[in-house]
Amino acid sequence: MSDAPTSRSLNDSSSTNHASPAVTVIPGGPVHGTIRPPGSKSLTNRALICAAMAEGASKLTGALSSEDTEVMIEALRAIGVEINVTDGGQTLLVDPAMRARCDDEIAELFIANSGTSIRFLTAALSAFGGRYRLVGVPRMHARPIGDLVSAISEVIDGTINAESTGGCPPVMIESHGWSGSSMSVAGNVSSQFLSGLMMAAPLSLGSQNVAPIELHVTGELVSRPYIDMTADVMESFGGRVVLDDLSSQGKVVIERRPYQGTDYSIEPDASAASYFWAIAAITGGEVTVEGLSPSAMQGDVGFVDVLEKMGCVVKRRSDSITVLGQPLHGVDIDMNSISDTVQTLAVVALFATGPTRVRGVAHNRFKETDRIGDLACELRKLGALVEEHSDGLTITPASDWRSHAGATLETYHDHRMAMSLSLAGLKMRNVKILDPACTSKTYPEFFHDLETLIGRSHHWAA
Ligand SMILES: O=C(O)C1=C[C@@H](OP(=O)(O)O)[C@@H](O)[C@H](O)C1
Ligand SMILES: C=C(OP(=O)(O)O)C(=O)O
Repeated sequence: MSDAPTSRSLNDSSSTNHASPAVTVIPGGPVHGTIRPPGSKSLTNRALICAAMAEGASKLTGALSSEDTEVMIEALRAIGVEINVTDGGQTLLVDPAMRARCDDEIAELFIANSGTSIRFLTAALSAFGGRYRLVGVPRMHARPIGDLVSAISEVIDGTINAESTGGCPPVMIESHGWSGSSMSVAGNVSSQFLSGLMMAAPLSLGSQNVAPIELHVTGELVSRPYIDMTADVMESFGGRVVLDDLSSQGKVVIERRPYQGTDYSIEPDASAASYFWAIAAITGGEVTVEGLSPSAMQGDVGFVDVLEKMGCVVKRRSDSITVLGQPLHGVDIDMNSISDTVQTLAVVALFATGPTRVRGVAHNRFKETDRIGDLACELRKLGALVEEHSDGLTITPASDWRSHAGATLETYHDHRMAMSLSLAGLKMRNVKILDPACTSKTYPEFFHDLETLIGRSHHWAA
């Protein structure tokens, strides 16, 4: 792989990107390799909630160690849950024996910009009871949570309030648990609201009412695979969930029964895997991701189906998926169910013949950044013609990308901007990524693993 792409630096060769203001990936030839990404953020944070609220201890293996899981762990420790972190953060021993409501002092919980953490904890703590204020970084205070607060307001014995304009965090909770057993929740902004309420339902045991909790979904439900994931994790911890026709404003019925501690194994992160499958597509190489298969719990494994539609060859096995890059053509694709891979696809689209239309992802505007408008801005710096739509974007690659001078790209504190846009450097020269450390949200070692996969010693650009 003497002509393999790599990233370059003028200063240290540390294996972390915390010190570097920028990274440049240098173009090269086809990339061939195998990789196992770190544990799934979504599964880790679900398992932490269920384990923390269970009867009995749990052992979580294959867990993710990143900012999003660290803020979840610290919040659960604040209510007395003992969480012993070993094996570099991949093994979590959770003992809820000393768990206790924060009834006296208001517990201030810092959530950074972790959507799963703040949505799941808002629901769980409102059902569990106590006094909590959940705060984040400025962007978190502009990410919507009002629909979740409204749903909880229908059942809470106490008060809950989203303090920022437009129903955004900080969230203030003063609760004696849930007294009601039925609520409506909107599904069109984020599936995390429904997921959070589902996982919280068994915690409302304190109320006299032991009837099952009914969650009525209003509007279109986005990111549906995450709801199936939530039900699956809940049942692994002894929960009982019925999903009733969610395709048309259905409902979810959850039995009020305590979670039971258990040993729980977490699969690698499929959203992270998308970057490595994309490397094969972009460079015409062959990349295998281990630990994931078409039967994985994460919907984002479906990203390989999109690459297949663009012309790639995909080999699906019981414990790995391989992508072989082939000449690419643009596609028209609804990515509502795999919205975290839109940025990955957008970069692959830069090297396809013909335009790519991404639809069904209006909700991507509310994530770590506006993942339609800001993404379009950075793609245009790479010469692409990009049309923005209310629900997505159309990307027409530059015909002369091979002679493009390159660009310095903003990442907006969005880990997925940094990880996806860096892949453009595999084919285009002088693509510099600012603030690479922002990958620490879900993948602190991304650029180290990228270097390892593309085969050169590790360097960083000044
Ligand atoms: O439930 C989850 O674990 C997630 C749901 C998705 O959010 P939306 O439902 O807002 O699309 C996704 O973007 C996020 O990374 C993780
Ligand atoms: C949107 C994301 O995460 P969250 O909503 O949990 O902040 C993400 O990881 O792309």
